[in-house]
Amino acid sequence: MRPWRRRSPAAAARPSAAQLPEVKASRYSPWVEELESTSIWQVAARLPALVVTALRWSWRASPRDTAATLGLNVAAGVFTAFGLIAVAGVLESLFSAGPTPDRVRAALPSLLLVAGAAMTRGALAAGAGWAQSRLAPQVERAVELELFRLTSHIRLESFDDSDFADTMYRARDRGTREVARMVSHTVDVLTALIGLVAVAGVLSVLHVLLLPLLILTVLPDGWAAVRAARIRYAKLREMTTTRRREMIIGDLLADRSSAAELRAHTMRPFLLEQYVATADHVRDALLGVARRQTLVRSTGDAVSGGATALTYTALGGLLVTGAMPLSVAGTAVLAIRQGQTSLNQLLHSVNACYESGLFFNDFLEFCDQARTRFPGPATRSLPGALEVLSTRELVFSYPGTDEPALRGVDIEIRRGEVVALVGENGSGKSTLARLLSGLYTPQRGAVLWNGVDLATVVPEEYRARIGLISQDYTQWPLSARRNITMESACDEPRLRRALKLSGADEVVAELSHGLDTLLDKRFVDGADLSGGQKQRIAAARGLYRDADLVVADEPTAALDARAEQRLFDTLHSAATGSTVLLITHRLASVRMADRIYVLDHGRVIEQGTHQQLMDMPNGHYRQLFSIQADAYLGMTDDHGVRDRVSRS
Ligand SMILES: Nc1ncnc2c1ncn2[C@@H]1O[C@H](COP(=O)(O)OP(=O)(O)OP(=O)(O)O)[C@@H](O)[C@H]1O
Repeated sequence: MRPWRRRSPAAAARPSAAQLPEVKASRYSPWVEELESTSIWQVAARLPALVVTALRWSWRASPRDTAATLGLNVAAGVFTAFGLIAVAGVLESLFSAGPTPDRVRAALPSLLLVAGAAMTRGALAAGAGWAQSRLAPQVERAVELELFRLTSHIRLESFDDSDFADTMYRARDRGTREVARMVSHTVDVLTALIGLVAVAGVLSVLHVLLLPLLILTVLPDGWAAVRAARIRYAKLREMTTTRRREMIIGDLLADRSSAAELRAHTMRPFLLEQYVATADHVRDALLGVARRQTLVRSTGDAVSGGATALTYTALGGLLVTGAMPLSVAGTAVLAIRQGQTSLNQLLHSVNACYESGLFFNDFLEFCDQARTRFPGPATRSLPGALEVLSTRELVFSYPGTDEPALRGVDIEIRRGEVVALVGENGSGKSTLARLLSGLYTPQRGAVLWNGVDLATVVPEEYRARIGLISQDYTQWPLSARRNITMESACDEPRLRRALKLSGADEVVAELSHGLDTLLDKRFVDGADLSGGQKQRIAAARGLYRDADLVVADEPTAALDARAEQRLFDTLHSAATGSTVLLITHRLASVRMADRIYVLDHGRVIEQGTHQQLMDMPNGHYRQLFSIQADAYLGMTDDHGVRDRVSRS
C-alpha cells in the first residue's frame, strides 16, 4: 500500500479562505486530519518504503552515480568513525600514567591514523559530493519526464476534475524536486548511522550508562524537528487550492495572453487586490506555521538541554565516586560530543528525509491516481477505413457535475457525407464532437466505427484517422509548417493543398520566413497572428491530415466573410476527400449538409435535411434558422439578398 494514502473523499467541500466565495478548497482536506493523527512512529515505520522508492528512481536515472553516491558516502562515514576510534586511542595514550614524552610517543601511531583517516575521508567525501551533484539533475529529469508522460496520457476529462488538478499541482509544485533530495538525505542518514555506530561502540566500552544518556539528549530535539516538519507540510497541503489560485492570479497578472484584456477591462486593481488577499492568506498561514514550529523547537531544545545537563552530572558522579578514571572521562566527553553531533545529524537527516518524503509522496500519489485515469486497455486495430460512424445511447457527464452533457445520443455519419450538429449554446455539440473524436470516453453507450466499439480500439490508431478543427485551437510555439503538419515529416503536396483549402496560404505568404516562421511572439523573430489568421492555420492543420473524418467545430467563428465562405465550400465539396462532421451556429452554412442533428440539453431533438427540418411547423431548427434569416432580411432589403435567403 502506498504510504499516507488518503482515506476517503469527503462529501462536503470546505470553503476556501481565499477571498472569492466561489473558490472552494479541494474535497480531500480530511487527509490533513489523517496526517495530524498519525504518530511519528507510524511515520518512521513508513519511511523505509519511501526511501527504497526514491532510491529506485535514482537508480533508474543513473545506476553509476547512485552507486558512487551511496558507496563513497558510506566509505567516508566509515573513515569518520575510524578517525574517532583513533582519537580515542590518542587520548587514552595521553591520559595514561608515565612521563609526558613517553605518552606523546605512545600516542603517535594513533595520531598518524587520525591524520590518514581525515585525509581519506576528505577525498571520499569530495568524490561523493561530485557524484551526488551529478545525480540530482538526472533524477529530477527522470521524475519530471514521468510526470509529463502521465499528464499527456491520462484521459482528457481528468483535466476537468478539480481534485485531480490539486493533486497534479502538488506533484509539479514540489513533488518532483524532492526525489533527488530524498536520495541525498538518505545518504546523510546512512553516513550519520555509521558515525553513530562507532560512537556507540566507544561509549558502551567506556560505561554502560553513557549510551542511553546520549540518546536521551537528542531525542527531544529530533521529536521537535519531525513535529515541525509535519506542521509545515499539513498547512501547505491544506492550502493547495489557495496556492493554486494564487499562482493562477499571478499568471493572469504576468502573462502575455491576458495582458491586453487586463488593461482593457481595467482589471489591474481587482486582480492585485485578489492577489494580495490570497497571498496574505498564504503568508499569514506560513507565519502561523513559523510560530508553531518555533514553539515546538524551543520545547525540544529545552528538554534536550536538560538531558545534556543530566548526562554531564552523571559523568561527574562517576568521576567523583571513582567509578570512572579521568583518562576515560576525557574520552567519554569527546565521544559524547561526537555522538551528539552524529545523533543530531541522524535525526535531522531522518527528519529531512521525512519532510521530503511527504512531498515526494505527493508525486507518488499523483502517479497512482494518473494510472487509474489511463484510457482503457484497448488492443483492437481499427476495422478498416470509415464506412459508418455511429453512436448508441451515448451518455456523458463531466467530472464534478451532476447534469449529464449528453443524455442518450444516437447519430450516424456515413462515408462521404457532410453531417451537421446544430443547437443553442451548451446543448452538447462540442462534447459530442469530442466523443466522436475519441477524446472523451462515454460513461454509457458507445461510439461505433463500422460497428466496432471505439472503447476497444487503440486510441492513437483511431485519432490518427480524424482531422480535428477545434473550437479552442492551440497556437503551438513552433514554426508555421510544424503548426500545420504537427509532425517532423512533411508531405509537401498535402501541405500545399491544406494551405489552399483553408486559406492559410495567404497567411503564410505574409510571414517573414514563410512556413519556417516561429509562431510565438515570446521568442526572437517570433510572429503573432490575428484571430482569423490563427483559425486559418488551425483549419489547415485539420485538413492536412489524411483523415477519414474531418471534425470541424465552429471552424469559422473568427474568419472574415470571404474566408468563411471558402472554408464552408471546401468542407461541403469533395475536396477534403473525407467525411465531414460540421458544428456551426451559421445555419446558412449547413443547408447543404446531408443530415442535420439538432441538439438541445444533451439530446437529439430533431434530425433530417435542411428542407425536412424547415418543414416542421414548430421545429427548433426552423425557429433558429428564421431568427438568423430575419436578421439578414432586415439588414439587406436594399441589396436583393432577401430573395436569396427566402428561397433557401
Ligand atoms: N470542461 C467542462 N466541464 C464541465 N462541464 C462542461 C465542460 N465543457 C462543457 N461543459 C458543459 O457541458 C454542456 C455542453 O457543453 P458543450 O461545450 O458541449 O456545448 P456546445 O453545444 O458545444 O456549446 P457552444 O455552442 O456554446 O459551443 C454545457 O452545459 C457545458 O456547461
